[in-house]
Amino acid sequence: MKITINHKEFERIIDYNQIKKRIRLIGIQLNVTYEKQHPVFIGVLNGCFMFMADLMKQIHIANELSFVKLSSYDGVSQRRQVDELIGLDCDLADREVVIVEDIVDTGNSLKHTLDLVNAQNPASVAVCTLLLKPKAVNHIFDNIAYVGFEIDNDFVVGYGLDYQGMGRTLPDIYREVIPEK
Ligand SMILES: O=P(O)(O)OC[C@H]1O[C@H](OP(=O)(O)OP(=O)(O)O)[C@H](O)[C@@H]1O
Ligand code: HPA
Repeated sequence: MKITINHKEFERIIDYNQIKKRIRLIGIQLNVTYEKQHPVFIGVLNGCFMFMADLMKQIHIANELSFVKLSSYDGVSQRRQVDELIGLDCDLADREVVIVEDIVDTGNSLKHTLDLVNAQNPASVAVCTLLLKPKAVNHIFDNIAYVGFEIDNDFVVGYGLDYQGMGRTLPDIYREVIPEK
């Protein structure tokens, strides 16, 4: 299925049923790993809002959650700087922390979030991302423990992810179709 957003064409690559199934499995893993603990889930806004909402419905252990809001992208072109629009508002010292991202692309946002979190001396930090672009990541991360789907280096929209502010509320995920020359 194809859609057009602001004159750009996208084709569906992952439907919401697949996303829900994957989230159920990740939820089981998290419930087991943190069974006797009390983790803090830190969502990275805006993109994580749908994933965080669906994921947290699968978490049945004691937990707390909070959000940071970062901005690093303008349309499909990457800006160098990661802007922190809303910072951390909780004390993470000695806490088990799970960072929740919609996508790890270059990894710049995740690096920024990890620096913020690690500055508070948590007991542990794990990363849970719905999407990972292994071919695009610019950093070495050793704690991306939960990945929904590994995808190619295509620009994607839907399920929280936007193109020029549009497409975030689509339940499925679409990738950009590059027109043939
Ligand atoms: O790995 P990276 O290359 O840093 O890209 C990943 C980040 O980019 C997007 O956020 P964005 O900064 O576009 O803000 P948004 O969540 O408000 O869309 C996405 O939600 C991730 O947080
Ligand atoms: O592929 C993407 N789509 C939307 N937002 C993003 N932020 C990083 N990568 C992407």
